[in-house]
Amino acid sequence: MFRLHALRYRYGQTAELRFPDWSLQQGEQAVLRGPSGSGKSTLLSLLAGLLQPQQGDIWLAEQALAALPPAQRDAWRGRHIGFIPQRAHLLASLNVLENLQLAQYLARLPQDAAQCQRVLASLGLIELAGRRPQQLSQGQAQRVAIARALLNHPKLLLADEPSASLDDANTTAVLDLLQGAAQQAGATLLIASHDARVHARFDRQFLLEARV
Ligand SMILES: Nc1ncnc2c1ncn2[C@@H]1O[C@H](COP(=O)(O)OP(=O)(O)OP(=O)(O)O)[C@@H](O)[C@H]1O
Repeated sequence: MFRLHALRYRYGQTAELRFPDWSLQQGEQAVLRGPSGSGKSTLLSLLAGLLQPQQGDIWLAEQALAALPPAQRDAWRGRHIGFIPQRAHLLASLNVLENLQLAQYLARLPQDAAQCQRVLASLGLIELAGRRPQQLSQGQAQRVAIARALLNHPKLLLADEPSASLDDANTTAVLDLLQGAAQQAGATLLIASHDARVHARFDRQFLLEARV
């Protein structure tokens, strides 16, 4: 599903981040590990096409990401990638359903309230549809972010520290949801995490070294 080759990234004048060559097949699930500052979030942003590497290549579904002009890269991301950021970033003035519709609009997908409701229902979240973000617990907001990431039937699901600041019960529930939804959709799943509770659930582990 994706392949990394000789990938490097540098923010401004800071030391270079070097990523090992690595690949995941369609439908595989893996965790991205490494100490703080080793580049986990950076690698997710590179995979999502939000950052452009100075060196090396990323192939996503046999498409070389760097070969796409920016507008096509954005469209590709909207069509094929589901990104679950560490914080849900839901718009406070909109309810959950409207937040999902906004995500459809931003991804240039047809705005389809029924489809948003179907995704919420499939994840057991339909009772949250009318709630505002401030009426959600952190675990619920994280589940809504997962629903939002599934709207475009992504080939690749990327999640950044989905268990950060969740208790054990919520961590289990969020990971069950994420892994179950990815499996059902046949999507590839990569989770960046330094949480041992998350590591324990994955056979495939991608390790980044501390930056020197
Ligand atoms: N916008 C930025 N400008 C400059 N340096 C940055 C920027 N974003 C990240 N970095 C640096 O790049 C390195 C990798 O950061 P990144 O957030 O990818 O690591 P991480 O493994 O996800 O860390 P954590 O586990 O703490 O979230 C760090 O040294 C960080 O300080």
